[in-house]
Amino acid sequence: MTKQETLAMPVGVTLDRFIKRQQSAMPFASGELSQLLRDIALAGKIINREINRAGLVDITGAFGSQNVQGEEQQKLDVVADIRFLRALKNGGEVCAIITEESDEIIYTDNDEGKYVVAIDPLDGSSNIDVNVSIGTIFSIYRRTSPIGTRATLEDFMQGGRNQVAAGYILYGSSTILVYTTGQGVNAFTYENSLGEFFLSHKDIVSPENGAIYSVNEGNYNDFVSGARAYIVNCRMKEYSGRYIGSLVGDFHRNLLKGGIYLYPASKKYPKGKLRLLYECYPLAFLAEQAGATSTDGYQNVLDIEPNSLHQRSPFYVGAKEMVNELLLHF
Ligand SMILES: O=P(O)(O)OC[C@H]1O[C@](O)(COP(=O)(O)O)[C@@H](O)[C@@H]1O
Ligand SMILES: [Mg+2]
Ligand SMILES: [Mg+2]
Repeated sequence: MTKQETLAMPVGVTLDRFIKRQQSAMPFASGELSQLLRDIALAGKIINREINRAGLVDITGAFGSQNVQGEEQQKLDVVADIRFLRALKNGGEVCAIITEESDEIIYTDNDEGKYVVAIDPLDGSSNIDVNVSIGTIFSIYRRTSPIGTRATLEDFMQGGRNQVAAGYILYGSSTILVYTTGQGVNAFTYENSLGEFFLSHKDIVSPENGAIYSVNEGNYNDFVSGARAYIVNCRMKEYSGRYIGSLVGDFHRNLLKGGIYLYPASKKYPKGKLRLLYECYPLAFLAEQAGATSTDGYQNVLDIEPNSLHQRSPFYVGAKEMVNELLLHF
């Protein structure tokens, strides 16, 4: 679909209709990816409802177990995980899934599925109980293993540039689904009363430069020197410090307004904190599609070689000129 055709698309078109039109513009599309995106949107609607009423029902607080990262799981982490796994399993297009909340690959018992999905069911877990924006992040690959066989680790080790789609859902003052299939970035706002996502931001282009930096300055002393030097530069230039503590929320603001998000390597996280397959790759793909960029300090995040399911990476993502300025310090 050309930019002109996308721009001609009236704001307010439903997600479903937009997906249909995008599909008809892709000659070889057979509809499975479209259906998979709808399945993710459906699970997002259910999680949106759970989040909105979280304080009224007993789904706040810790779940009482740890995930593979050694992090305390929140009840909503587990609820979101269950809901997305169920939607992806029931959909029929997915043969295997990895999620932040499970150590190993989850097989869907549908070896005919063409796609594998990497997902962060609930991003910004530390903000769940305090009513601050949280999100979901997803990344989709077409499998490389033969259809009809069990998916393999290699299906998930294809690298950031082989994602066929990626996106996030931001549960904030409004709920918004943002995704790309490699033809630009579009955002859909959820209309609660109609139960529908409507196109609200079409063909998002991120500003080349910005004056917002998002980093947990409390860890400043622990950060690698290049990051510390860049943060000093931001202070000198009197950029605005904005840090929600939910990657999706900080990324979304900076995508629209121009800014940079930093989660450097540190003594606590020598390889960075964020997970390559279901946090860094998908947001790096979206950034690239919107004219922004990302790095780990040495290479574009999309070019980092994957080697394990829950691999971590330093992550710097945002306006092109700000990321280039950061790289001067590495
Ligand atoms: O509390 P910190 O160390 O600043 O980390 C906050 C970052 O960690 C995260 O919460 C990690 O994601 P999860 O909540 O999915 O584990 C990001 O959303 C956020 O940007
Ligand atoms: Mg996360
Ligand atoms: Mg998470």
